[in-house]
Amino acid sequence: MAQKLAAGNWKMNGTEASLAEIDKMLAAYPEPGCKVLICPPATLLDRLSTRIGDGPIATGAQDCHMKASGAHTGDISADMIKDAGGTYAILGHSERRTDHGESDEVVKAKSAAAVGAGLIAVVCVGETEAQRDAGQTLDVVGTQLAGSVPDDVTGETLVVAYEPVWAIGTGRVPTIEQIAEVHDFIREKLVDRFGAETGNAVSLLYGGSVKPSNAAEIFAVANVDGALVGGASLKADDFGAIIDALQSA
Ligand SMILES: O=C[C@H](O)COP(=O)(O)O
Repeated sequence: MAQKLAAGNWKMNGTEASLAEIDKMLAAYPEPGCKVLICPPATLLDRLSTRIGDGPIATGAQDCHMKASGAHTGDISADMIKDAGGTYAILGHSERRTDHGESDEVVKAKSAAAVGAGLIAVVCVGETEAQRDAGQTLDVVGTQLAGSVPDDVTGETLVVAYEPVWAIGTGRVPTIEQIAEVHDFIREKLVDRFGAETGNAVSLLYGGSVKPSNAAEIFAVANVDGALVGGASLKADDFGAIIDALQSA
C-alpha cells in the first residue's frame, strides 16, 4: 500500500518572509494524517528544516546533482541536501527538463545519486499538449519512466509524479479519466519492472493545477496517492485544504 503524500514544490519562490506560512502549517497540522513534504528553493532548505525541527513536515530539494561533489558551479549534491535537513529530492521536473535540457539519462543519474545518498527521489514524468493531442501520452510517459527511474529503488525510496506539462500553472486539469488512465499505466509499468510488492508501494502523485477546489476529486482516483503542488503550496491555507482532502480520501 503506497503512502499518501502531499508535496509542495515552491519552485523559484520564497524568502525568509515565506517561512511564516510554515509556522501556520505546523500549528494547523501537528499530526497530519498523511505525509507532508515541502521543497523550497535551495536557499531556504536549511532554514525551513531547522524551523520544522522534529515536526511532522518533511523537506526536500527541487534538484540534485548526479555527482557527490566537485567543480559544478551552482549545483547542489545529495549530501548537501541531507546536510541542510532535506530527505527528498524532486528530479526531472518538466521545468528542469525544459529550462536545463535534462534528458531521461540525466534524470536517472541524478535520481540514482539521490537514492544512493539516502534521499527519497520524486521522479517527474508527463507529456506536452502536442504529445497528448498526437495520442502519444502513454508512449511519452512510459519512455520517461523507463529512462528516468533508476534500477535500485524500493517503494520507500521512490515516488513518481505524473505532471502533464500543459496542466502546470495553467489552471487546466486533465479529466478524471485521463488522470486515471495514466496513473494505472504507471502503476502497471512499475509492477512489471520492480514486482508487485515494490511497484504497489511507490506513491504516485498527480501534479498540475491542483487546488483546494479540485483536490478531493483527484484524490478519489485509484492509484493517485497524493499530489505535487506548485502555486497552491505557497499559502498555508490553500495547501492545508489540499492536505485535508488527502487525509479524508
Ligand atoms: O511541481 C509542481 C507542479 O509543477 C504543479 O505546479 P502548479 O500546481 O502550480 O500547477
